[in-house]
Amino acid sequence: MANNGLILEVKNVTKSYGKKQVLFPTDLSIYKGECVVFCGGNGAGKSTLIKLITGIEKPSSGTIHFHTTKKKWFGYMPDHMNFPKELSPVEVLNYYKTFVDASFADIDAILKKVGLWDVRHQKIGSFSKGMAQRVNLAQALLADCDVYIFDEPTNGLDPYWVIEFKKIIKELTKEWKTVILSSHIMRDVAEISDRIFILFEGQVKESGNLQDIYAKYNTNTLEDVFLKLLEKANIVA
Ligand SMILES: Nc1ncnc2c1ncn2[C@@H]1O[C@H](COP(=O)(O)OP(=O)(O)OP(=O)(O)O)[C@@H](O)[C@H]1O
Repeated sequence: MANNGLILEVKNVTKSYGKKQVLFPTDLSIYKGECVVFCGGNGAGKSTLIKLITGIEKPSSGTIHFHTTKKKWFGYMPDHMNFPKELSPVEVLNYYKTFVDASFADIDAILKKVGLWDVRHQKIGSFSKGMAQRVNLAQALLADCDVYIFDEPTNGLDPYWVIEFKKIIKELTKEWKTVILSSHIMRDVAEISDRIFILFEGQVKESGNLQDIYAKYNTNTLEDVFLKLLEKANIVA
């Protein structure tokens, strides 16, 4: 396989807003078919890193390169999305369809997958937070891409939909798609990840396979790893 399956390279990337540096030099190599999770507390830099990867924000230095031949490089689910309240899920997806190679059958399949089939003609303004979040998920899944990027995807989802979301991730990686996601709710995503990057104050403080990280910190929860990293940084006693 070309590039040994390398699909995304982040090289020496930094980000500052004015004088405030929010991301310190970061290198990542992400491969085909893996699920990579960016974890960390509030303000750690997860969304910043995702915005840089998606091109929404420009890095202050460094380079980001996708190795994909697909027309659309990635599907993206932002951390929140304000869809026009008057539109229905079908109308939203028909709009997105104009930008990607998707069919009406694809739209139907995705609406069923995210559990919005029965309400596909209802106005999004009448939806709960979790239902609106599933419209957001649906638009990200619409394009056929090599990479899917989800920023805090489980926000607002109830336990049933967190489980369903994990199934969707598994299906994607089984199809050799790469999934990159961020979460501060570590338990949600730990078990589906192939590799985890733990960010702290704009730096990747730990990374690797979950079991290796657990072994290193002599624990079996990511929350515990996170607390130990905080202790190391003298944030808590
Ligand atoms: N547009 C901006 N201007 C100035 N500072 C910003 C901007 N966007 C983010 N920041 C700062 O960058 C830091 C990292 O923010 P980021 O949103 O990436 O964190 P996060 O890990 O996603 O946090 P959360 O879990 O709370 O969403 C924070 O200190 C934040 O205040």
